[in-house]
Amino acid sequence: MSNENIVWHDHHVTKEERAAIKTQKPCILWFTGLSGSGKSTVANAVESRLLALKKHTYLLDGDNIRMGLNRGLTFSDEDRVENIRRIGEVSKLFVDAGTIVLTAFISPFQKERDAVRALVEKDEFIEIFIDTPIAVCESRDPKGLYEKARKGEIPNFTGISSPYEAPAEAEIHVKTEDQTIAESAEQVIGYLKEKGYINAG
Ligand SMILES: Nc1ncnc2c1ncn2[C@@H]1O[C@H](COP(=O)(O)OS(=O)(=O)O)[C@@H](OP(=O)(O)O)[C@H]1O
Ligand SMILES: Nc1ncnc2c1ncn2[C@@H]1O[C@H](COP(=O)(O)OP(=O)(O)O)[C@@H](O)[C@H]1O
Repeated sequence: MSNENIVWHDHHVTKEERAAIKTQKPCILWFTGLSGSGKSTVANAVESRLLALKKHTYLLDGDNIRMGLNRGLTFSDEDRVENIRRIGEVSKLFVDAGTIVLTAFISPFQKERDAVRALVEKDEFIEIFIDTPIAVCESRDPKGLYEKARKGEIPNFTGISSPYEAPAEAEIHVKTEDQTIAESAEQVIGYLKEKGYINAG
């Protein structure tokens, strides 16, 4: 389909003005890691901390988005790429709205994570590697998916029959096997304060 008759409209109210009344610097907190690594758990804990600090947030979470916006996408490499592309575009809109967006998707490919990074301004994308060894994820198995995948009941399961590319240079590296959920959340909040996304007070 041609885009030749579509014209970009500039808005009167800017991202900076929207962010300013929220007293925060908008960004994407991009959590990546294996299933069961703790992306969702830590992202929820961070969002609760931010809410307590009166910050404006929105959490986009894997399973929920696949039930709505991305319903019908499978776990083939091609569909995972499209999944992340759409989430990147939605995240960009939230950043434009002045929001601190938290995303919790496996997002197994570095190329797609880099593509989302390239969608927004420098410093608006914060990659958070939830680095939990697969053995620990498998022992947690909160949804019983590893058990099913080992039995061959789930094709293309990340870490077993589908690849996961660990981030080479994530801004934040969280090791959930060595720290509590609260400590991991504090690690992220500390980063946001130190870099001026939220006020340190
Ligand atoms: N084949 C396969 N591989 C990995 N994960 C699977 C699969 N099938 C279903 N699930 C469930 O889907 C959740 C991952 O969805 P995502 O959208 O985050 O995946 S991806 O970023 O497109 O790779 C994932 O959620 P999390 O456990 O929260 O990561 C699983 O619950
Ligand atoms: N230190 C920890 N950090 C994060 N999650 C932990 C930790 N210890 C145990 N867990 C448990 O591990 C599971 C992680 O699941 P979840 O957050 O859904 O992972 P993901 O979103 O990456 O699939 C949860 O049941 C959580 O309670």
